[in-house]
Amino acid sequence: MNAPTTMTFFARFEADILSGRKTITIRDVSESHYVPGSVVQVSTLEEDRDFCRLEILAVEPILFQDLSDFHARQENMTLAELKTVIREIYPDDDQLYVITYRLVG
Ligand SMILES: CC(=O)Nc1cc[nH]c(=O)n1
Repeated sequence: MNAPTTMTFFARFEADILSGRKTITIRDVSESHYVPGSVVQVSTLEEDRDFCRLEILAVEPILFQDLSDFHARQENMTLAELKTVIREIYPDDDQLYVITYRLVG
């Protein structure tokens, strides 16, 4: 499988990503095939508007039940907020993936 070269985020996350307050994203298996060291073009899901590029630093499996305050802080949320958001996006998935990234020029 080729490494994905794009990633989408809901527009409401854009400011947190650009400011460095949000440094991870938690995805299901269908969006887990990012490759550390690769750079992806990032756009909004709603309008397909490019807004930054990210270098993928790590992709690590995580179970929903193991999400912690550490992950919540990296998402700029409380743990309760994070669990609610993840359950809204992925209602049936317990196996998830933490994708760590950094902003690149
Ligand atoms: C578009 C989309 O699925 N966005 C997501 C999903 C999970 N976490 C996140 O930061 N963004």
